[in-house]
Amino acid sequence: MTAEMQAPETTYPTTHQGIIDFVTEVAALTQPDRIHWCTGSDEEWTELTDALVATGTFTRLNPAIKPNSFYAASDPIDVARVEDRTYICSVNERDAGPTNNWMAPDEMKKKMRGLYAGSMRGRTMYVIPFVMGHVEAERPMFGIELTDSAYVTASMRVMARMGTAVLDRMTELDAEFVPCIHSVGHPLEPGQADVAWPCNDTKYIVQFPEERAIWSYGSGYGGNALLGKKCYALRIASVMARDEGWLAEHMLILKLTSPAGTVKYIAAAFPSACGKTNLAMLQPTIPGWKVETLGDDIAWMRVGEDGRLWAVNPEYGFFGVAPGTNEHTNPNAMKTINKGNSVFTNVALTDDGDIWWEGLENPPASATSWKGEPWGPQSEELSSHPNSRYCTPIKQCDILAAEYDDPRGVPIDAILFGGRRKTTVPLVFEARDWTHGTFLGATLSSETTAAAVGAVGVVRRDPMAMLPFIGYNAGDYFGHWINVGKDNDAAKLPKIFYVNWFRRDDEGGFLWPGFGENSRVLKWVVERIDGQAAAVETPIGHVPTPESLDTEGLDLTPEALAAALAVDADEWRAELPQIQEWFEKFGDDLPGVLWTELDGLRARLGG
Ligand SMILES: Nc1nc2c(ncn2[C@@H]2O[C@H](COP(=O)(O)OP(=O)(O)OP(=O)(O)O)[C@@H](O)[C@H]2O)c(=O)[nH]1
Ligand SMILES: O=C([O-])CC(=O)C(=O)O
Ligand SMILES: [Mn+2]
Repeated sequence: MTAEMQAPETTYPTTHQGIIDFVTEVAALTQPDRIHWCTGSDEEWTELTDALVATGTFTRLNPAIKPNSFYAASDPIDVARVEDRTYICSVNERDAGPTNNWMAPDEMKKKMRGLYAGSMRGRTMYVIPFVMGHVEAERPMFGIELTDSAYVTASMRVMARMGTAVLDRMTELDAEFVPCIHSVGHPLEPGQADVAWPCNDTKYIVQFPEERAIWSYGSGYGGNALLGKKCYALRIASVMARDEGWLAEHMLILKLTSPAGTVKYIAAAFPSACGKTNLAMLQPTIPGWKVETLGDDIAWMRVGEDGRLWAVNPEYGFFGVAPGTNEHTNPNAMKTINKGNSVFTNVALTDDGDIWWEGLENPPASATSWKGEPWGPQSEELSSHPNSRYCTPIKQCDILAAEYDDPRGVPIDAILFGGRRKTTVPLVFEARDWTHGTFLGATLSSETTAAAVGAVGVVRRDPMAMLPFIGYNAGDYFGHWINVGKDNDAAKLPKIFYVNWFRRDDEGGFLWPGFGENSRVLKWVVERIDGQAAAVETPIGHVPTPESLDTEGLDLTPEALAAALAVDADEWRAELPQIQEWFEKFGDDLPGVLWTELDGLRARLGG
């Protein structure tokens, strides 16, 4: 940094020297016109959203339909996470492992300092003090995001606990925090007009695991820019969790109450756009069963003094996939967003100032597509990007479990892994034990979705649905999972299951109706835990007998059910070389017990 690079004037609403130094240093480098310390107040929200409307980033929705809510359309080059631009810059390359991009930290910092130099010119730098999880947690997990995006600042207010109360607590504790730098990489020269969605062709989403720091450049999209979410709560937190013996996972958390009043807590890991939000808010179709939500995307889990695995959702909002969400598939999400206070990105804007997307009821006669073009039901192009999102406060969810506000979280009874597979993987099966469950997680496979830039529908291994989010060597991550089972009383840990809502019939239709009907699978899961439901032992694990699954009132032929539950030895034998190849990637870093599990599977399949 050169001497003439001065930070703009600011008064510091904190005496926390680490925060003051961080803000001063980044402002001197990025040269914003102004610095704004976020309070998180309603007045600030109004000022921010008014300013976003004035610059054309936001369109205010019709207050009679969606109060205090906004529509945004991104640049078409900035619609999803960019996995090929995402780096784990550990000191040693080995520690990033074979599933992450890596560059030496010094080299990356040099490159990014070059990009950040003057990158906030003409803009405001927002200082966002935030906490992932509860500010009253035993050890609150603080962060400071510095961003030149008002859109990111508004979205962070929905997605994380932030503002003055958090900053005051950080000051009081002289707390450690994760420093997060974000710039859209679109400085404005004097007199230069802004664009509705500033971003840059060059993008870097970078985690420094040893330093616990995050540097992001060039994108305004959620997973790349709301740095408390994937970058902190998964990539950096997974490293902390490895060092401290806990788990940071891409999982929803739900509370399931049976007609008899028995409560079970379930966590589930499915890859991006594979059904976490939908399951988290599920409306059971079986009488007397109740689901309440704790989280839809991220779970932090620690073994408690009682030996059970306790989970909290570190987030404060939902950043949900819009297309496919409707009154049938996810009525609770619809109710949540209809209360307003939400941001909708890359959906369609209707002529009466509401939003619409593919799969929503009542298509409008005419609308504006996410690309800003006239759209009607006869249009060939989609109205909304497949990864269009709603961003809405979790507190508005009618079925939010009261335990959400408990910093201790909830004790998890079952973990579900799942992916999107047209073939091979049955509707549900149970792992034999924790190590086998870890094997199922480590070999999880799924067809790629629009949540990341790249081809859609390609089967890839996505271990624990964490492929893009493990902040260190995935071989070590598998070892960490194995150790959680070894170091604790396995009988008290959750039972592990694997699900697939996406198996298809010969005509390409879904074999299983999914959504609310998935409550039938959850019922089987808790009955297995309580030793009540029957299962057949197969080479891959315990699969429900057709009778053990509650299908009362379900419009499903016995043939379709059998096909949904089938374990086809040939299909599974075809998986073996793929799993072998996947494991070989990790060389000596793969825990030997996972090879033992693969050998066992091969032997049980007879080949
Ligand atoms: N067929 C079928 N589709 C489903 C089911 N559950 C969810 N989907 C579809 O899967 C897509 C993504 O679902 P979400 O629940 O938003 O996925 P997610 O895992 O929360 O995604 P991220 O927010 O990206 O992590 C939507 O288009 C849903 O309609 C199901 O049970 N059956
Ligand atoms: O990261 C995002 O922007 C959205 C998300 O939850 C995911 O992709 O899993
Ligand atoms: Mn997600």
